Amino acid sequence: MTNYKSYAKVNIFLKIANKRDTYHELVSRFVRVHNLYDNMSFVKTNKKAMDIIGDFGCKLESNTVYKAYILLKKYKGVEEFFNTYSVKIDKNIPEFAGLGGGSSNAATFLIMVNKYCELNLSKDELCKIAMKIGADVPFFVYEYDSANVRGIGEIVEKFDEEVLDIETITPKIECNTGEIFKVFREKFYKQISKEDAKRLLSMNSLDILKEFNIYEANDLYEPAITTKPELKEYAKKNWYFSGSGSSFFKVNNG
Ligand SMILES: C[C@@](CO)(OP(=O)(O)O)[C@H](O)COP(=O)(O)OP(=O)(O)OC[C@H]1O[C@@H](n2ccc(N)nc2=O)[C@H](O)[C@@H]1O
Ligand SMILES: Nc1ncnc2c1ncn2[C@@H]1O[C@H](COP(=O)(O)OP(=O)(O)O)[C@@H](O)[C@H]1O
Repeated sequence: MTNYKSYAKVNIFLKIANKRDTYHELVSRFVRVHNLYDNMSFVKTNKKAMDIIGDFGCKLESNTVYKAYILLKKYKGVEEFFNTYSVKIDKNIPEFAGLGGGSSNAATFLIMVNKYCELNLSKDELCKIAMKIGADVPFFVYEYDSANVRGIGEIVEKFDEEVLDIETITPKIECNTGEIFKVFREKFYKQISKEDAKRLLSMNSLDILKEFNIYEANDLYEPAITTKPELKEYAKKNWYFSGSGSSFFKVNNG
C-alpha cells in the first residue's frame, strides 16, 4: 500500500499575541522540513482491533494517531477497516523536539483514512477534527510547505515562497512545552503588536531570518534557555530555535 511521508516542521518565527485561558495565542510561520519525515502506511493484519506498529515513547492510548482514530471511528467503515489493517509508522523525527512529529503523524493518518475509507471530508472538516488532537495538527492537515499559523494553531493560511532547504539539530535535552510556556508567562511575558504581527506575516522566511536574531524570532527561546541553560551551546551563528525546543535549525538557501 502507498507510503505516506509525514513531515517535520520548524517555526521560522514564533511570537505570542495574547493569552487565552491557560493557553497562548501565537503568530507564527510554520515550514515543512523536506528532508525529515516519518514513513506511514497501512499493512494487513489479523489483529481485529486498531493497532499502531512502531517505536514510540508513549503508550497506545496517548499516541496522537490513536487519538485521531478515536475521533474517526464513528464514520462509516472506519472500525471495520482497522479489523484487517494496522498503521505502520517508521519514526525518523525525534520526539520532544519542537518538530511536531506526533502532530504530523496524526494529520497524515487523518488524510490516509479519509482516502482509504472514502470519507470525502474536506480539508476544513479534517481541520476541525485535527484541532481536537493538538495545536499543530491543523497545519499538517493542509499539507502546505509554508503557512502563517495563528490562534492556538487553528488558523492556517498558505504562504507562497520558495521551498526552503532546512537543516535541523536536536540536542538530547527534553523541553516540556507546558513548562516553557509557564516560564514565559511568569518571567518573560510580552505581546507582539498588531502592526508588527502584520509585517512579519507578510515577509518571506529568508528575509525574516536575515533581519531577526534567535531571541527576536522566537519568544519561547529565552524561557527555554532559562529552563535548560545547556541549550545555549547549540545557538551557533545563523541557527534558530523551533517551537518550544529542543531543536535548532538553519536555512541553507542562497
Ligand atoms: C508552541 C508549539 C509551536 O509549534 O510548540 P512545539 O510543540 O512545536 O514545540 C506548539 O503549538 C505547541 O503545541 P502542542 O505541543 O500541541 O502543545 P500542547 O501539548 O497542546 O500543550 C502543552 C501545554 O503548553 C501550553 N501551551 C501550548 C500551546 C499554546 N499555544 N499555548 C500554551 O500555553 C499549555 O499550558 C499546554 O497545557
Ligand atoms: N505518533 C507519535 N509520534 C511521536 N510522539 C508521539 C506520538 N504520539 C504521541 N507522542 C508523544 O507526544 C509527545 C511529544 O511528541 P512530538 O510531537 O514528537 O514532540 P514535539 O511536540 O516536541 O515536536 C511525546 O510525549 C510523545 O511520546
